[in-house]
Amino acid sequence: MILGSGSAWDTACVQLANAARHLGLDDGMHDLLRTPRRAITVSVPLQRDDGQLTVLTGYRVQHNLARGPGKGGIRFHPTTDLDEVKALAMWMTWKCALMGIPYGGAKGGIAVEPAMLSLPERERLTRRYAAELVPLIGPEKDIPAPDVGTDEQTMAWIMDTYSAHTGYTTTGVVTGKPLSIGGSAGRAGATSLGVQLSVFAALRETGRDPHAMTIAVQGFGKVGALAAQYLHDAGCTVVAVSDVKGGIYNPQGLNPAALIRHLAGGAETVVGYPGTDTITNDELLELDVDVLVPAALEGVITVENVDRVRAPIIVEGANGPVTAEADQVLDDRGVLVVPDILANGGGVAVSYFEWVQDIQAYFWSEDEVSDRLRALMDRAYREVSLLATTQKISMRNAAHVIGVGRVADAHRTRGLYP
Ligand SMILES: NC(=O)c1ccc[n+]([C@@H]2O[C@H](COP(=O)([O-])OP(=O)(O)OC[C@H]3O[C@@H](n4cnc5c(N)ncnc54)[C@H](O)[C@@H]3O)[C@@H](O)[C@H]2O)c1
Repeated sequence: MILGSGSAWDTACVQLANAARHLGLDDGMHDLLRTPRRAITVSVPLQRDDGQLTVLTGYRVQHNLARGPGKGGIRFHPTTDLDEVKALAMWMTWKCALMGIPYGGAKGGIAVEPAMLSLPERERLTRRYAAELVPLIGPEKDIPAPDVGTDEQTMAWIMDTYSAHTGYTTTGVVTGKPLSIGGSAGRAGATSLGVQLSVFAALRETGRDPHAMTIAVQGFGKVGALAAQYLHDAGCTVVAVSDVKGGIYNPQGLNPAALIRHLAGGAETVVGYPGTDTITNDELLELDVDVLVPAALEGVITVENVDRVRAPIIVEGANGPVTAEADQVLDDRGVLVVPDILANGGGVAVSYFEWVQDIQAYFWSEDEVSDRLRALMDRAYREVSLLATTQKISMRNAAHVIGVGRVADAHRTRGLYP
């Protein structure tokens, strides 16, 4: 195992290097797979509501397009930078290959705190950023989706801006859209359902009874909130959840659906929810639970805190929550880590279904979407688990070996132009 410094890009490169070594890839192919195909930085001028001009920086990285158009979310977060977007785009490449869907990997973002913007400011920012991306994106080129700090309304503005530029309505340019403009049934909960299915697959594999399991979920956003709810509904006891302001804990279990309603009713944070103790995000990661689901940001389990992480199973709702060095420690300790590119692959799987429906202009029922998602997640989990067991490697390495191997194969088969 090769170790790295802890940044998302570094972690992604270490994971690729481990897979490349396992696959016996030569240095040239390894280099080709590491280097982003395109990476652009755009200036995004925003007129604030008070008339002031603020110039923000946006990014879009198309990491690899060998298996199909780029696919990946758009993040609005103050610490977003080019290296982070490159890492997230690389993970999308392996994730799409692992899930068996015909996409390459991409990611985008703007370094901004969306909570500091009014709704009209967010709309202007999104539309200007989308306009800068028009030459790069499209249903056959690169298809954005929501990520941290963006949502289906953001996707609606991007779709509308892109359509205004092309001169006709192009629903397939983004996924994670509202249902009224070509969204898919089941997309909003897809990533979370995939996380729940991954937790249950890991519990089955290790002979544990889901009904006796305690779970902690870091991040109560689009992924974490519904993952907590689905796990609760399926019989697990969700004892702790958190958001950027802190966490809450109740050893008897929380009711995630009631907490979601509490937030929808105007509460700004989970902290202070009646009947719970307040804990920090660090304390949440170190709770004595059966399953830990990090579903916020990357790099939260590091060499600094990994020795205090007690959960025997970690299911990565977030992308890159465990640094490469911490991953090695967890692996040595026998902790079962279901890696991000598998555990949260349900989101991109249903994004793919949404794109297929948009292109065919023919829409499926929620049951059809959910059945296809379950089949896809089940196949991917079984492939990773089988490789990990037969080759005696971690689930992380196995997932990367499959994903990276498929992309390398696509390059070899296509050949190099010119
Ligand atoms: N949205 C998707 O479909 C999707 C799909 C695959 C993977 N992911 C990944 O899942 C993760 C969460 O994405 P999301 O779409 O739910 O974002 P989101 O913006 O909806 O939610 C993020 C949550 O994390 C919390 N948070 C932010 N900073 C934190 C911190 N420092 N400590 C603790 N909590 C913090 C926020 O308060 C919020 O509750 C990201 O890693 C994202 O890349 C998302």
